[in-house]
Amino acid sequence: MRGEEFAADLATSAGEVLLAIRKEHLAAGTAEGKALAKAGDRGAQEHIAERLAAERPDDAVLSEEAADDLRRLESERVWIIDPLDGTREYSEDRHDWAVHVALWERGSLTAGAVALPGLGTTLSTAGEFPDLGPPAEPIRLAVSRSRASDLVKAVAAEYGAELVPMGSAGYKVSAVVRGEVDAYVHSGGQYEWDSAAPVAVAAAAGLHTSRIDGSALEYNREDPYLPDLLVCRPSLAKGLLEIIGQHQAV
Ligand SMILES: Nc1ncnc2c1ncn2[C@@H]1O[C@H](COP(=O)(O)O)[C@@H](OP(=O)(O)O)[C@H]1O
Ligand SMILES: [Mg+2]
Repeated sequence: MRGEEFAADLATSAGEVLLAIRKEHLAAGTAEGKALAKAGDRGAQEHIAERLAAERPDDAVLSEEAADDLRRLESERVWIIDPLDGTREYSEDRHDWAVHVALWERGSLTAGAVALPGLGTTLSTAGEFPDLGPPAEPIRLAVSRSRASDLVKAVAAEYGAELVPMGSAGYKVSAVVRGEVDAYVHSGGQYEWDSAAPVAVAAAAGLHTSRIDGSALEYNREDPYLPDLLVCRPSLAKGLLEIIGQHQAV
């Protein structure tokens, strides 16, 4: 299997594992509190780690749910994984969560897949993407349900954008790819695994992807903290970056 096909297959199969775990917990009445979230994080991580070890044994891995093995910094191929993005939404029996599988090779993302099991689909860099037509008026801006930053709220107010709260970074980037919203602006904290696979897919779909100062997103750095992100229709990038810059300068 090529990298792109493998990424999509791996994300999809982890999504199936997660749906099965949730079904079991709901049927057994053990979905309350953090039990389901923990079981999901662990189950998806184990599934992905096992498949990577068996099918890509020579590659390094950076995963939210595993200890960081810094040999990845010397590796030419690194899988950047978030086994369950939107853990909170998953455990609340919502649909806005995702599985992220990205492949980084010698400095750039070369494959990526975002499984959206709540929608029964997986987006991948190998996929075909819909023609989105013009952005909505006012534009629709995806934001975190639980922790939208003051910067993002201020930018939305100034731009006159409609805020659309949803969980999971991967689900939000996918919402831009799918045309459910026009942009996703995030600031205040995130890690490489939250954005690598979604950004690979968004770039393959022809969307703008960058840090909120307009600089390039870089992956497989020693410190995987990557706190901000802009994914949007290309026609919106200049205006959004300008307004973000004005608010950051204050
Ligand atoms: N301020 C912050 N600091 C660290 N991580 C953040 C963050 N805001 C969002 N994230 C991460 O980004 C993902 C999407 O968050 P949100 O739904 O709030 O937009 C979540 O991933 P996980 O669910 O994998 O932990 C969350 O942990
Ligand atoms: Mg995450």
